[in-house]
Amino acid sequence: MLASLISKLVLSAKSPRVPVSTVSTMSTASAAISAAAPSLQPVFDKLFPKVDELQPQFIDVLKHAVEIPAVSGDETLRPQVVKKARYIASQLESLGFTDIQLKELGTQPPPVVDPTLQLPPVVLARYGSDPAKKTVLVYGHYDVQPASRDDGWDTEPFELVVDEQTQQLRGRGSTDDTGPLTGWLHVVRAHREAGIDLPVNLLTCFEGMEESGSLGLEQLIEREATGYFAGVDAVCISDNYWLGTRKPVLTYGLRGCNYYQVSVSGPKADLHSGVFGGIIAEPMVDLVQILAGLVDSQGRILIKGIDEMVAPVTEKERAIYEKIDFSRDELDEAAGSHTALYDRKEDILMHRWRYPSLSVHGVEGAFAGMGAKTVIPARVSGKFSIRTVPDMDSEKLTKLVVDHCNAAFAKLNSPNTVHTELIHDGAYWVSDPYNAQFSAATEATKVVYGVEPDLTREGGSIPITLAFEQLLKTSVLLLPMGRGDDGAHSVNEKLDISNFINGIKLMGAYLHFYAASPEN
Ligand SMILES: NCC(=O)N[C@@H](Cc1c[nH]cn1)C(=O)O
Ligand SMILES: [Zn+2]
Ligand SMILES: [Zn+2]
Repeated sequence: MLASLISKLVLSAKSPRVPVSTVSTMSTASAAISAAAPSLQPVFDKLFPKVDELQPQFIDVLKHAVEIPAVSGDETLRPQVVKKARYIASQLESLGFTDIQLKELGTQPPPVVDPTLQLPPVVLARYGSDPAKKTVLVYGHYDVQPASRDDGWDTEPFELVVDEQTQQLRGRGSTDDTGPLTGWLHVVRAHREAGIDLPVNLLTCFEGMEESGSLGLEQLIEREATGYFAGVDAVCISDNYWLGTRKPVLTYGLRGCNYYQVSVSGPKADLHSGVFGGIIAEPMVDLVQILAGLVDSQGRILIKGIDEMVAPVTEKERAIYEKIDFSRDELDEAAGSHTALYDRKEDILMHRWRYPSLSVHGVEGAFAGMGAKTVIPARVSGKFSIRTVPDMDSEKLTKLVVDHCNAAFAKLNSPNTVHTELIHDGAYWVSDPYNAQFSAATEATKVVYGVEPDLTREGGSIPITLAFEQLLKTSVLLLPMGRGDDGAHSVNEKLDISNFINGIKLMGAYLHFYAASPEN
């Protein structure tokens, strides 16, 4: 019932950017996958204890990876991003992966301080090339969001802390996405050490720019679709989270993300506010007024024309939200506050998954330190992003945003200048959650966690997802490892040890069930 409901929803999506996958409801394929469970049990009886046994080694690899501050958004840290790529490549090599390549993507496009800055490499590797087996491409990203003690971390963000009391691994990238990325390596190691044949050929595509819009990756996929990626049957991404803290989920949708900066420029250099205050137009004063006109305190986007692009909610779609296991309390718990804009589960989920949102992230060039610096900043750039959903069109959206900022600035009658630009955009994605991959992952979840997973969409973005689906003509499965309260992008980011270890088992079991499927 739910299967056909979602299938119909997927089929009725009008967006030209959302692919209409081949929709299969409860099929012979999923029946065959369920039927494979008893014959796979002896494999899991060997594999899972090996994963448990290797826990200290798995944590050690994660520790070394987290120690490298691979912040893609900080140009000065680019050498560290490259160092982490090399670390991962060395791990792949020691596990017996072959054809390991660090694919260069050229220079980073503007806006960028150093126009010669090289994009970080994409780590490609393969494990097995048996034509009788299916080939699964696993994608992950080794770059991370910025983090510093000053933001409020209890411990050093780039030191992995194994918290014995909470049984959690704390550190930047633990859940997003270094933990899950290394999980794939651990799956291979556990198979090798347990003497189990990996049931599929595995390809890795690990990038270092995901947190900065996956620049350059789409072109690489296009180039390699008939090269390195030829013969890929399925793509699996572990780079999102359970909805809450208790129930595993499989994810069939993502919002997109259009990231903008609006810059206001005035004097040639920063000025003394005692000398120039009151007699010169201040860029920061103009900027805060522009930013204040983007969104209101109830989360309503104030840019005209956006609401009209959003696909309407149908009565059938409403039924989906009722069945999901989630509550406002869980949102409060994850946010660490009682500041939610909505009370009802349905409203919370719809505004996270299927409506756009606008967030104001920060201001480059403004005084942000401690103390009381009396400065008039000469040029300030406000950063904001809009999470996009079906049927929004990225180019049309950018025109609305730029026109809106220009009009808002014009009203200020300021002698300063304004410039609004798109920094990067990543497409939204909605898929069929009843294909062979999802069936395999459902069976794997039942084996590892003993429950049927909820089917969710994600409020965040993984910009390259749609490109994989379209360019490789495959289905994509999102198989999250961490929980909704992991604090990705926030302070004290963590991954529960149980999620790490069960997540590795889940990845392994999914590969076995998928291999047993008569369909791709
Ligand atoms: N785990 C996925 C994730 O965090 N994705 C980022 C992607 C992004 C887009 N623009 C900047 N980063 C997200 O913020 O959703
Ligand atoms: Zn991520
Ligand atoms: Zn992220």
